[in-house]
Amino acid sequence: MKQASVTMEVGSDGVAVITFSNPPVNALALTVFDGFKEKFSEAMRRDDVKAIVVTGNGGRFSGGFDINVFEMVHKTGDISILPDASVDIFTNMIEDGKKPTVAAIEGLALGGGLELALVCHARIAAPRTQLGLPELTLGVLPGSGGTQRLPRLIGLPKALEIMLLSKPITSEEGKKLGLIDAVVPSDELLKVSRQWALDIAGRRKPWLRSLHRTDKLGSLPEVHDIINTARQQAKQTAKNMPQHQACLDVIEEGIIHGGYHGLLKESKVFKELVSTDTSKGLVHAFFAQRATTKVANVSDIGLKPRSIKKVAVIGGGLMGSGIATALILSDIYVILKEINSEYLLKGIKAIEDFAEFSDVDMVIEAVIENISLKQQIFADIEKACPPHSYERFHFDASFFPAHVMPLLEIIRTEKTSPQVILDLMTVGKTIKKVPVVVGNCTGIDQLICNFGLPLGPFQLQDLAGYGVAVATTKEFSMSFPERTFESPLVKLLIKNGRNGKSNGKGYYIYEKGSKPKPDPSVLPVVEESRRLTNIMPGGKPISVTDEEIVDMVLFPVVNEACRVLDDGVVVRASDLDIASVLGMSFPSYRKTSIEKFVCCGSGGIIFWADTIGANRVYRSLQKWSEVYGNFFRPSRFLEERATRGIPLSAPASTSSGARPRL
Ligand SMILES: C[C@H](O)CC(=O)SCCNC(=O)CCNC(=O)[C@H](O)C(C)(C)COP(=O)(O)OP(=O)(O)OC[C@H]1O[C@@H](n2cnc3c(N)ncnc32)[C@H](O)[C@@H]1OP(=O)(O)O
Repeated sequence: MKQASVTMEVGSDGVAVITFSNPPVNALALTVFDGFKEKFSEAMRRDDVKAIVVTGNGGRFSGGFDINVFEMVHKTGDISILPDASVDIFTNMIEDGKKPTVAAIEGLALGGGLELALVCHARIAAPRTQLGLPELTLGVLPGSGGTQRLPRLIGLPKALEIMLLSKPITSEEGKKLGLIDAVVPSDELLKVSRQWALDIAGRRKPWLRSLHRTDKLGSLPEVHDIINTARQQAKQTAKNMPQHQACLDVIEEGIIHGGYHGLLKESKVFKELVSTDTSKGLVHAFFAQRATTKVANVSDIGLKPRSIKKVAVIGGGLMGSGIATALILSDIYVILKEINSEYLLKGIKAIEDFAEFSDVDMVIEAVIENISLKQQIFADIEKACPPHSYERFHFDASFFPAHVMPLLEIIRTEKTSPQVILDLMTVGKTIKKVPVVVGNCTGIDQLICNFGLPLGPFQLQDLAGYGVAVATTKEFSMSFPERTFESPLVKLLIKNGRNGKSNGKGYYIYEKGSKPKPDPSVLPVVEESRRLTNIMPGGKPISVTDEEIVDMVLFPVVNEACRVLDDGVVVRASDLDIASVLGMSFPSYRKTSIEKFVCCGSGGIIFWADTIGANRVYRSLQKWSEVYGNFFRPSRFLEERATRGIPLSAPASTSSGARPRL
């Protein structure tokens, strides 16, 4: 379990080193602020402390204010949970404090992390440290004095670039700009910072308060010009994003009326922005993007990614060269094999000369969609490459150009090992993509097909057309409002020009002559639907096993079947079994992992439910209904049968509570 803490160690030199720790990026959580305030007050009080150094644990200064708190504000609507760090802690306590403070920065200082460094009286950084104010990407603005202090330290044009484009700089660049006082090797960071702090205390180095500086701001007419130009640009590049214009207003206010005034306006506007729909959407996207790396049975089983240093890309067309570019830009050694176009056209089997492939860690195939050619290439690379190296990324044409587009689809088949998925996710992240692991036929569909149904729910919906889904949802929500879950997904799909198989675009892409392929460009629509329904616990997609997915799809069917029995719509449970086999194509036999294609007694929906036990179905539904709502609420019939240990298929007379049949 990750634990946030703040520690203080006072050396015999009279320097108190305050270290905050909140792995993995030392986010400034509420408890960190509390701990920091406490240690800082102690350092100020103690006579044996002459100066202070603040630093982050584990080689990373800080990734900024804890974004989970924004999420909490979005859920509760209570902005009072935001700490008033900007004035109370940062300005009054540190910047205006009676003892000098130096920031010892390593790895990264982003958002509130950099803002904390800006209030210190000097900043010492390790090489290649990332410095930035990316708050606008979360729909807010640099809210702990960043809008005021950064322009004062490095001048307005560069500060605007860093804030409006959310573009970090390195410590080396920061040194040239005057943001960083010295760049020193990591192992000297604390030593130099301590000495620097003592030098300020002894007046051997200047004691500078960033907020009081004006030397880099330029004249007022210059400021107006720069801000107005930036406003025009933001109107075009960040349409519908209130935070860009708000950020410019706050910066301007501080330059015209003074830094402290700017700070107060910054705090006020920050609170307004954090409550906007823009911020809600962007914060959700931040966590949703990170959730893509949490893959059940891959990221949670203690595997470590293998090192990928050398990659072979087969196919030097637009896609292949884009992939190669993405890899090279991330310092991965690439061998690019280009096949002769004449050979390609003739479908000739292989790329010649695989000699250099003998020590590659990964091979990426990016040739044209020609199955026999691909098969031949795979046969050849198996001979030429080390066994650990055959992997396949999917750079879909819709992600073109590959070195620019952020999404990377990793297709997981039944045979792909968790280690391979993890390696691919890691390389994906290294080349600055958002890797999304998908099943070979969208996960749920594949699992339901494996269970024995002919189509999964998504492909079935594509095939039936979305009109059916809209009409049945309407009908159900009118008749059974208490248990119908109205997902906005289908309507969103239609709004996005998807009608399923009828127009070739649904959850899958349908092209003449080829099998339906899962369409990754549907993911943003799914994401939007998730955002609107807002039912994910903690706002994050849940992680479930394959078995649970099947249960979550089929147990509600059992539940509905129980209602049908309870209402006397059908007389015998076996009638429902036959109806499910003939009408739903529910498998009459089941393929099990132990014995292939053995009749293990599915026999129909109720028969199957009895073989796995009414109690298990009941308990699962009960658990899910508590977390996800009434859609899963077990029916009266199921509850009674499960708790009394009576099979669902037993005649009505066995169950004393069942309603009398008409
Ligand atoms: C008042 C202030 O002005 C307001 C603010 O400071 S707002 C915050 C501003 N800071 C940011 O926007 C930085 C956001 N973070 C990032 O860009 C990246 O996480 C990073 C560059 C710091 C690190 O990247 P990387 O090493 O690839 O790790 P990444 O996978 O993104 O994050 C690791 C974990 O830290 C979490 N994390 C990162 N930054 C966080 C933050 N500021 N708050 C809370 N959690 C954070 C991620 O959610 C992720 O959690 P998980 O492991 O449970 O999924």
